[in-house]
Amino acid sequence: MQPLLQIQDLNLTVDGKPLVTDLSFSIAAGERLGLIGESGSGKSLTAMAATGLLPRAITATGAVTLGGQQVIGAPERVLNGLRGTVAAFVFQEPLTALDPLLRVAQQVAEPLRRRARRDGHELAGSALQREVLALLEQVALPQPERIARSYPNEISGGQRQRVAIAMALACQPQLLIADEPTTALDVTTQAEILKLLDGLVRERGMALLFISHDLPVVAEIVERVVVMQRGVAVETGPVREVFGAPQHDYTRALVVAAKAFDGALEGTA
Ligand SMILES: Nc1ncnc2c1ncn2[C@@H]1O[C@H](COP(=O)(O)OP(=O)(O)OP(=O)(O)O)[C@@H](O)[C@H]1O
Repeated sequence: MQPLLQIQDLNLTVDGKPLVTDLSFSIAAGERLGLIGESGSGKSLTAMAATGLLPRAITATGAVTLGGQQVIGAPERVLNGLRGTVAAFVFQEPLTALDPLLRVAQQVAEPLRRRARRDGHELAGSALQREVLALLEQVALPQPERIARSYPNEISGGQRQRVAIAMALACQPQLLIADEPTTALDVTTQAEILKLLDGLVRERGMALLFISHDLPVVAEIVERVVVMQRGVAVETGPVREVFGAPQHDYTRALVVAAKAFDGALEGTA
């Protein structure tokens, strides 16, 4: 069976300068893959290339297939059909996904309405309202009625990220792309959001592309990892193997740093 996302020999450049070089990996339906690497290693650009969202200045070569559709060079009409239906994003900063001038209910309603239309029926009025509240409950938001009436600046950062996750889920995508979804949050909220994402992805059998520079976070949520350094995949494989017996110096350094952090925490306990 063809993978849900297949990236083959992807090269990304800006003014001839390489940003991502000869990158290949794939994600099967229902599989959870982590893309890990230091800041600037090309993780976000790779996710953008996967969905045809690359900035204009960046040139892409190679093959990217999402849901059986070639992405590089595809017309916007085709790409719009893939976004939401096949893949949806959760970004680091929830305000990226949210319009500050619209109440939460209106924002969550939009992808729900679009999905209903895609499935051949109209969703409006009280039926739509019920679905909005049901979705807010699924992402474990307290007092969903109040949150639904609120503007983004009236709720907390963690609650905003839950709303952004609800909006991504509203489309019922086959692949969820989460780009550093917990980085902007405090440690307790990070853990809660991670647990929520983990549960939702498993429950729904969704595939996940999880981007992070944080090794322990990635190890908790994915089955397989691709380790990137300066635009190159230096190591790839099942989480346990890659982190248990890292082959590349960079991966080794990541593992040592994570263990040192754990050790420091134990020392303070
Ligand atoms: N629009 C752009 N024009 C030119 N260069 C860019 C553009 N966007 C990103 N880059 C460069 O491409 C490289 C990879 O960026 P990318 O955002 O993919 O890194 P990342 O691994 O996701 O980093 P972070 O963890 O900090 O988000 C960086 O050197 C960045 O400066």
